[in-house]
Amino acid sequence: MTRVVAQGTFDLLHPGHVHYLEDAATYGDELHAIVARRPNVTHKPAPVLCARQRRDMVDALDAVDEAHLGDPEDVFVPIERLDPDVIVLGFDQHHDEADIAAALDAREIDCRVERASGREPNYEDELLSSGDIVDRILRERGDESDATPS
Ligand SMILES: Cc1cc2nc3c(=O)[nH]c(=O)nc-3n(C[C@H](O)[C@H](O)[C@H](O)COP(=O)(O)O)c2cc1C
Ligand SMILES: Nc1ncnc2c1ncn2[C@@H]1O[C@H](COP(=O)(O)OP(=O)(O)OP(=O)(O)O)[C@@H](O)[C@H]1O
Repeated sequence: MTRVVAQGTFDLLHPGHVHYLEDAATYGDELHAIVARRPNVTHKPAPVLCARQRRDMVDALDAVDEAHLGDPEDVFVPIERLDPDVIVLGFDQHHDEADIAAALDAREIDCRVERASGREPNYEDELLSSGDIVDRILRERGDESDATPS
C-alpha cells in the first residue's frame, strides 16, 4: 500500500481543490488530506469556515480516504503519525520541495515529495479560488447587510 498525503486550507471547496486531491490520489493507493489550522494560514486571509467543517467536507470527497485536522503547532506531527510514502504539494503552494525533503530527512521519515498539476477553468465564470469566491460574495451581496428589512 502506497500512502499519499495532500494538505491545504480547503476553505469553501471548489473544483481546483477536487482536481488537486484527485491528482494526488493517483500517486498511491490511499490518500490522506491534512487540513491547515487557522493560525497556520498566514500567507492569505484567514479561512471563513472552521477547521472541523473544512475537514468534514474534504473527508466527504471520493478521492480522499481520510481527512485529518492539522496540528496547530508542529506541521510534521501528523506526518510522523501517518508515515506517508509520498507528500503531494499543490501546484501553486509556496512550500519548497527541498526544504520539506530536508525536514523529513532530519526526522528520519522516508518519504518523497511531488507536485500536483494545476487546472484551468473549464468554462467562463468557473471560480477556482476560495479568495475569488469571497470577493464575488462581497461584490454581489456586500450591500445587503446595509439593507434594513421592513
Ligand atoms: C507536509 C505538510 C504538512 C502540513 N501539516 C500541517 C498541519 O499539521 N497543520 C497545519 O495547520 N498546517 C499544516 N501544513 C501547512 C498548511 O497546509 C499550508 O501551509 C497552508 O496554510 C495551506 O496553504 P494553501 O491553502 O494556500 O495551499 C502542512 C504543510 C505541509 C507542506
Ligand atoms: N485551479 C487549481 N488547480 C489545481 N489545484 C488547485 C487549484 N486551486 C487550488 N488548488 C490546490 O488546492 C490546494 C488548496 O488550495 P487552497 O486552500 O489554498 O485554495 P485556493 O482556492 O487556492 O485559495 P486562495 O484562492 O484563497 O488562495 C492547494 O494545494 C492548491 O494548489
